[in-house]
Amino acid sequence: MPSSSGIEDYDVIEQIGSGSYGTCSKVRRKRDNRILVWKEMEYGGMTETEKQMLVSEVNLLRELRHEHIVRYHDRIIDRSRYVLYIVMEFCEGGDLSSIIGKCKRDGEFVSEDFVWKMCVHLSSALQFCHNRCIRGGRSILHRDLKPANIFLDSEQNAKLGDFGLARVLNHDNSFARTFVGTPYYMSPEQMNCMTYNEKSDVWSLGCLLYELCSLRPPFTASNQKELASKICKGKFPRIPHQFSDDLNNLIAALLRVEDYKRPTIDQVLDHPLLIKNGGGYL
Ligand SMILES: CN(C)CCCNS(=O)(=O)c1cccc(Nc2nc(OCC3CCCCC3)c3[nH]cnc3n2)c1
Repeated sequence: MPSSSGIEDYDVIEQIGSGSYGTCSKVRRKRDNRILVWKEMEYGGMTETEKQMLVSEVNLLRELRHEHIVRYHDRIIDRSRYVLYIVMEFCEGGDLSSIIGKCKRDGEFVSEDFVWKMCVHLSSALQFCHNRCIRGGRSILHRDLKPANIFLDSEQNAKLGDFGLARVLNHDNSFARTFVGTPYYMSPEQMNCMTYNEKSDVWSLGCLLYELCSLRPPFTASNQKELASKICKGKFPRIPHQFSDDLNNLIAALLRVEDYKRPTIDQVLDHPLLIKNGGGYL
């Protein structure tokens, strides 16, 4: 039985940032000098039920082995400080939110080819999760697809990150706790208090690809009531004209208000526009 790791097995290099779960640091594993990250989560204030949820979410992370999902490596429990460390793959390219912010600052757009690449990679990751039920597991919904949860490796391959952490942290699932910040990517069915389903992840993918092109979400508002109204109407400006009609039309298909009119993630990956423009990344 391999001995479990401890924080003494790692050197902390620097803190990278913080998310809804706590802080994220770049670390070096002493036994092989491998560069990884760990995310610290304080569990001292959690109920037994919430701790059980955390355990099951972390066990789920161990099973998510896919080239476009951030790889889980280890977990360390510091019982003296009630802190859980989740050790994961380090993504040298940073997160998409930072890339979008840089484009806005520099007055630039990402390339169309990069958007198609992101579309193929993220659709592949979602397909792996949505179709887990076929492989004898249970279907997993990301529930928190957004630029800050998408990371890039050194070759600009997309890695879907922070699975489940959002759900664990929003353990009471109340609207107020569910979304820290403005729910720009919330789907019409969620706005209507209906069940979050696979098509809700497809909607979020559409919002993310739209924002990657336009450097702003498809639906913006000065308050949540106005935002809900715009999302449920489903009207949004075309992506900037340097992007093709093919890309605009695919994103529009993902952003259909009625979830049954949106493609499944399998249909996205089989979509003629994706095969024509992003086939090289399939
Ligand atoms: C080419 N350059 C411009 C890129 C600069 C790139 N700078 S950088 O300093 O290394 C850098 C910057 C940010 C991220 C990463 N890599 C990373 N970050 C994670 O979470 C941190 C994130 C920080 C913001 C809030 C949400 C969580 C991860 N979680 C799993 N794996 C992860 N890998 C690297």
